[in-house]
Amino acid sequence: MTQTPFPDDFLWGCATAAYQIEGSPLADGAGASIWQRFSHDPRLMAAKGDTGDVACDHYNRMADDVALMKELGLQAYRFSVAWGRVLPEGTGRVNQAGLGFYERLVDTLLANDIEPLCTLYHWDMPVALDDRGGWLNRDSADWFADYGRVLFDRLDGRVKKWVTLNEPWVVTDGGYLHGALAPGHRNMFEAPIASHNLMRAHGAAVKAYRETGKHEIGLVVNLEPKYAASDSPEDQAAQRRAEAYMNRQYLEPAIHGRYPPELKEIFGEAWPDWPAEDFALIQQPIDFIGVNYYTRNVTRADDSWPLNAGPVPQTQATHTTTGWEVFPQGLTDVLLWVKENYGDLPLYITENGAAFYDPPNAEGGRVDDPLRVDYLRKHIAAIGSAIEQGADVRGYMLWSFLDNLEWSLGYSKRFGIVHVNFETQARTPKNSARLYSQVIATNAATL
Ligand SMILES: N#[N+]C[C@@H]1[C@@H](O)[C@H](O)[C@@H](O)[C@@H]2O[C@H]12
Repeated sequence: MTQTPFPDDFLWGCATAAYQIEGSPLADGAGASIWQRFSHDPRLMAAKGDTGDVACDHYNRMADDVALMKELGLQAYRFSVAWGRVLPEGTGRVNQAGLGFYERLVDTLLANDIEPLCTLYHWDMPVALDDRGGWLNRDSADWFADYGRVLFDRLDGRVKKWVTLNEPWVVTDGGYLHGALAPGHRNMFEAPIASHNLMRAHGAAVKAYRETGKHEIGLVVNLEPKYAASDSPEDQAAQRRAEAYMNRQYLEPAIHGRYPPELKEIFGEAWPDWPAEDFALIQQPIDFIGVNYYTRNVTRADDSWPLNAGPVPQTQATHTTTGWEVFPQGLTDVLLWVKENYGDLPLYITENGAAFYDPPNAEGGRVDDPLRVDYLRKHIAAIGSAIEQGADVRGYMLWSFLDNLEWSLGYSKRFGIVHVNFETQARTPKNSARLYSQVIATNAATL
């Protein structure tokens, strides 16, 4: 076994999201979200009947869950706020009971020496705003900034690391282009508009934070490194399109105030001429980039829509139950890619983890998950390698603390290091949780 020590102040934690774990989505005056609407619509929800009505019942079990985080030795916890709990209509009236839940969560974390990292938007826009056009309405930037101000005013100082958006690519590719995620649109003309307004909202929220905020705020993007299948001009061009569409579409405007040229090639007449002043708003300086990494893509030219670029199946590799290749080197590569293309901003791995088959019930209080243990060992070592090569990685938020609602895939895809029996709500740390506790205690990767 070799040990790779991490920097002394490296932050080890776990990540979750409101709609995936909380349950009680309409409790105490909360307003419904687009995921409440989507998950209850059997025409849209792939895992029919799997809704967020109960999930992990975290809304009622928060104190016990934080105590378990403490027992596992977590130093940080990345959570998201359900916008509709705080602003039931999305704007205007503040629901103090909803805001109070998050204040209690933050105070309970701090009382257990766990640093809160707060994500403003993890996909659950209030239906009241979706009914006004949602991310297709340019007013969404102001709605989002006003929502941010409510949280900044109440929690900044106790929360010192803020995230505006979680994975804007998934929000638009899933929610507006392919329709697999809420709000379930399939419209090539809508996707770029939603993307652009999400980034305007990101900029507006960062600008609002700078009015009073005294700590850090950043953006979380999912990055999937694209490796050209061959040196052929067709595959090289396909790799560039795929990289531009997923990996550059949000970092380019946020950091460089522009879009990659391939996006106009991909969307054609569906790609608007954006107002120049929008980029000044989007390009607000941020304090860190959050990277969500799960897998890579070996990319070749094909006739798939809309990229004409698709994956070459890596049949020889280990895959997760979500069909993703296990490829730890991709995490090292993508962290160095961010450094090369977007400079020396501090980086956090804000999500990394895997769904493998776990039994629905923990037998005798034990869940052995060797594939997840191996996945975590190798990916944590991959971060160490990136740090040794100069990437300024400051922390790792493992996805996820609990088995939870994997969006349209439902509860069958289990990402947690803590097993949840969804019939009894019993929590059982898996062997991967015990491994993670050792990593945190030693502050080192062991392979
Ligand atoms: N799928 N998958 C797991 C995980 C999802 O559960 C998170 O909510 C997203 O931020 C991101 O997609 C990653």
